[in-house]
Amino acid sequence: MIEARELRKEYGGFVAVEGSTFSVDSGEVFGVIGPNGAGKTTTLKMLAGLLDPTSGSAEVAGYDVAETRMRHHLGFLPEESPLYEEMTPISYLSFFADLYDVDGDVAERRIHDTLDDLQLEHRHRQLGDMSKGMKRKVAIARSLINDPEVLIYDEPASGLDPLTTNYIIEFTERLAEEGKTIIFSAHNLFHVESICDRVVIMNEGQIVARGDLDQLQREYGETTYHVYTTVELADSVRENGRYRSVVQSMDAVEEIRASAAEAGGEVIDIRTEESSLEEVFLNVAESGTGGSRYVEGEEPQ
Ligand SMILES: Nc1ncnc2c1ncn2[C@@H]1O[C@H](COP(=O)(O)OP(=O)(O)OP(=O)(O)O)[C@@H](O)[C@H]1O
Repeated sequence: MIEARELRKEYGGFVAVEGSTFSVDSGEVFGVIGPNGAGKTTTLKMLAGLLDPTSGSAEVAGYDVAETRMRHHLGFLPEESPLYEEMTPISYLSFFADLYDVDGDVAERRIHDTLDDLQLEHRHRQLGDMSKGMKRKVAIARSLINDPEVLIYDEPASGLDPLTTNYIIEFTERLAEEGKTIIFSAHNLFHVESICDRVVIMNEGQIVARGDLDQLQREYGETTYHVYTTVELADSVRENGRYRSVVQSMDAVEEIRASAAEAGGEVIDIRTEESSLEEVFLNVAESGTGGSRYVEGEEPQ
């Protein structure tokens, strides 16, 4: 449903995105994560046909992103979405429905249904008088006005309070369940973890890791073992009448077993803990890409 092939974007001699190749299947929720400046927004804007790639190509819903017809199949939510402050949600959304040639009755029903789903009150209040969370919901409703198959959301819930953030993430999840294909960028890895089927991790303009969360966990994560013994060992902590040692490998667990036996005790429980996506992300980001982001000969003096 989304295909990115060797996307590259240069600004002057600076390479914002390079070699970006991935595909997103129909009905999938796909996360693009990475630190500030990694190239997430640039990638999403190229997919949305808002930024011409320096090289490479992309398709959305079977159309090259350079084709204007593609836009009828796409809902794009930019990171910052300035709205017309003097309009109300209803007049604003009706305006966009007109732009997309959505039939009057269909548009009216869709606007009301979407605002109901988003639990947006005060539909006749001016947008300028609304909270940030309410404005974000209106921007999301706008992205759905043409009932697109594909949604590209840039940081859909950034800068919002935890309740609204949760609401928007759950809403996004429901859209996927209804069959929309969604690609979104995020900083809040907890939410990515909860709703994404697959992710790419970007750093310094390049994709440095990809896969579903299990794959990333296996490749970049760590397993921590909490080993409980009946006797005190070096570096163990007393907890509810038993002793807990924390180690990172099964070999170390076996060493604890041997030490416990030597001290006349035994291992009574072992609990494992996998790295969160946050930790995986930090491991990947720390490894860096190591290359220059400048085109050869264009490095700043
Ligand atoms: N119009 C532009 N001109 C020059 N450089 C730009 C331009 N737009 C983006 N960049 C640079 O390209 C790099 C990637 O920017 P981009 O906005 O895609 O990153 P991002 O991963 O979305 O970051 P953030 O999480 O901060 O939004 C950054 O170093 C940025 O400064």
